[in-house]
Amino acid sequence: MQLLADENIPLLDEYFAGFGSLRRLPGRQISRADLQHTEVLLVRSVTRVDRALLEGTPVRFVGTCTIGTDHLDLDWLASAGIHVASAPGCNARGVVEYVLSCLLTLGERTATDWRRQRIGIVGVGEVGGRLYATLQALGVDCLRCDPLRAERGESGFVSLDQLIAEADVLSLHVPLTSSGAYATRHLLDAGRLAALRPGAWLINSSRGPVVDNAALLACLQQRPDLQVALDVWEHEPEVDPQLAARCALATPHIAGYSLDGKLRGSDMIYRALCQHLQQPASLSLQQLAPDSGHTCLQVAAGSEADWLLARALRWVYDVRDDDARMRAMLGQATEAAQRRSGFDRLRRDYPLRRECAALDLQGELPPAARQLLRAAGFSC
Ligand SMILES: NC(=O)c1ccc[n+]([C@@H]2O[C@H](COP(=O)([O-])OP(=O)(O)OC[C@H]3O[C@@H](n4cnc5c(N)ncnc54)[C@H](O)[C@@H]3O)[C@@H](O)[C@H]2O)c1
Ligand SMILES: O=C(O)[C@H](O)[C@H](O)COP(=O)(O)O
Repeated sequence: MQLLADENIPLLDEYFAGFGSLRRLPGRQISRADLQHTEVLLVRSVTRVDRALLEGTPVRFVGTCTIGTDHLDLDWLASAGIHVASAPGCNARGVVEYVLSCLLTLGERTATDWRRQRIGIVGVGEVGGRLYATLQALGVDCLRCDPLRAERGESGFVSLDQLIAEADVLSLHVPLTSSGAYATRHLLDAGRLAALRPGAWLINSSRGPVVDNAALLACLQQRPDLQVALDVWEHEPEVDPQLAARCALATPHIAGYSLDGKLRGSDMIYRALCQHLQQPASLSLQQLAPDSGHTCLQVAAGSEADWLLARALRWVYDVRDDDARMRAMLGQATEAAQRRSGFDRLRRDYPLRRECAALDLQGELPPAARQLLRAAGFSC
C-alpha cells in the first residue's frame, strides 16, 4: 500500500511506516500527480482535498490530523466513497491555553483584571466547551452563543447580537462554513464589528474568514480602543501587514500548536486508519510520546494566588513570544511571497510547547493558590 503524508505530521514513521510505502511532501505542494499510486492520504489543514485533487486517483482514505475540516470537500468525498477521518478535540486544550494567555496579556496591557471581564464564547464545541469549563471554574462570568446547540434544545445560550452587546470579550470557536442558516464566513462583518462595546477585546483562533478582515482593518482605523488578537487570517498564509500592525496580538495560526495536541492528532488518525483497514491498533501515544513530566515551577512560600496563576499560565505558554516572532518576520518581509513563506516557516519550526497537564508544579502551595491552579487545568 502507498501512503502520502504532509511532512509536518509528527510521528509519521512511528505510526504509519508499518502500513506500507510512506512518502512525505510539504502540505501545500501535494498535487494530483503525486497521488497516482496512493491509497492513503494524510494531511493537516493546508492541503485542499477535493475533486480536483483526487478524482481518478486510487485514494480511498483521507485522514486529517486536525480539528478543522474546512479544507476538505466533505460532500464530494462522501459521494466518491472516500473514507474521511479527522481528529476532533485533539488540540483543543492548546487553544484554551492560547486564549488564557491572550486574556492575561490584554489584561496587563489595559490595566484590567481579565477575570472580571464578561467573556462571550461563540461556538461551544470541543474548544469553546473546554474554554467555558475552565473560565467557569476560575469564576469568570461567561456568555455562550451556539445556535445549533440551542436548536437541539440545550439551554443557556444567547444570540450573537446579544453576546456582542453584553460581552467585554469575544472569543471565536466556530468552524468555517459557507452555507446553511448559521454559516460562519464573515460572521463578524462590518455591522457586527461596529456593534462591539467600547474597549472590547476580540480573539479569533477559529478560522480567518470568520472575521471580515478588510472590515476589521477599517474598523480598527476608526476605533483604536478595540483590542484584537488574531491567530488566524483571511488569506493564509498571506497576512495583511497593516492589519497585523493594528492588532494587539498577531500570531501565525499556532493557537493549537502544543506538541501534545499535534501528537494526539497523529494518534487519532492512526487509530482511524487501523479501523478502516480492520487491523488492531498496536501502537499507543503513551509508548511514542516524549516524557510528559518536567519539573519546573518552584513555588516560593507565601506566594499570592492570583500572582501564581499568572506566573504559571505564562510559564506554560506565553503568546507574547509568538507575537514577537510574527512581528519580526513581518518586519523583515518586504513582499507578499516573503510573508507567505515566513508564515509557513514559523509554523514548521514551531518551538516545543507542552500543555499544562504535562508539567509539574512543585513547592509549598497555599490552599487558595492550589484551588485556582487546578481550576486553570494544572495538576498540583
Ligand atoms: N487556531 C488553531 O490553531 C485552531 C485549533 C483548533 C481548532 N481551530 C478551529 O476552531 C474551530 C472550532 O473547533 P472545535 O473543536 O471547538 O469544533 P466543534 O465542531 O467541536 O465546535 C464548534 C461549535 O461551533 C458551533 N457553531 C457552528 N456554527 C455556529 C455559529 N454560526 N454560531 C455559533 N456557533 C456555531 C457548533 O454548533 C459547535 O458546537 C475548528 O473548526 C477549527 O477551524 C483552530
Ligand atoms: O484545525 C486545527 O486542528 C488547527 O487549526 C490546526 O492547528 C491547524 O494546524 P495545521 O494543520 O495547519 O498545521
